[in-house]
Amino acid sequence: MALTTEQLVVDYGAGPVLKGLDLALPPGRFTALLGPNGCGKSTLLRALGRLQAPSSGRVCWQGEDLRGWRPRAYARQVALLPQAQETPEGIRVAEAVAYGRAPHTGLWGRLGAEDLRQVALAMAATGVTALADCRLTELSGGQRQRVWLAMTLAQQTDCLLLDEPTTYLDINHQVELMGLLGRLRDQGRTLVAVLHDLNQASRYCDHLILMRDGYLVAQGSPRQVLTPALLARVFQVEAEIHPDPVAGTPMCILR
Ligand SMILES: Nc1ncnc2c1ncn2[C@@H]1O[C@H](COP(=O)(O)OP(=O)(O)OP(=O)(O)O)[C@@H](O)[C@H]1O
Repeated sequence: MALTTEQLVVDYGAGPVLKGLDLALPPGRFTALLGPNGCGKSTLLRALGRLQAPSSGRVCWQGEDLRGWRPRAYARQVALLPQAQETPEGIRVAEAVAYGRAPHTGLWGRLGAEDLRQVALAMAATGVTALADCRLTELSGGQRQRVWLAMTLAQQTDCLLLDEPTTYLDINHQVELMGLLGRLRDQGRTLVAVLHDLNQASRYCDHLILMRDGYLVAQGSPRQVLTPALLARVFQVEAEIHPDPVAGTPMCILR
């Protein structure tokens, strides 16, 4: 298992938010982190991305505790797209995407031909090439989200951690983005995304992790996890599960 947690506890000071999680994220698969607001999904993703240190327990990449990984070496293997990004004044789209190359070039390093190629590929994949010279502060929320995603892709890592990547995106761009993530998974990358849309998770992801109140409640395939009993227990909703008429995956319909 590429990315694992052992008895992971994160406490911001007011009591544990993650309460001893033991997880093994399947490599080469697309995993969704699901659960109610405040249950600890973003905290888990940040701990996996080395942005949040464990209070106890550990997170390992390739069997080695993240504390043992040098930040640049880790950033060449695992990229994190956090939920909220600050938008620096004046910065233009192409420059922002190029920051994704920092683990490969060094922060003030010059971009080589391969770096420029990866930046161009990431901008094309996210549909922001035409915005290359625009200032980030002039963009809409959805356009900006696609630029941050391009920056994350330009990092060219084996593993991508994405916090609510479809937020701000219209349905067309949501479908494109989820399709793109699916293709990256098909190329062997490991993807982990916090998602709120259960049906989107069911259609595009192969492994679902259902959390509540800092605990793991269930994990497995969409068919194993999206059941009326588990959805009632975790979200307090009455749901029916029917096959999605287009994809055949389990589809959750609220009563
Ligand atoms: N930096 C922080 N300092 C203190 N408490 C925090 C911090 N970040 C998150 N928390 C708290 O930790 C708990 C879990 O938050 P987290 O953002 O991980 O949940 P989430 O499942 O991602 O929620 P949502 O679905 O609303 O995004 C919440 O009670 C939140 O208030």
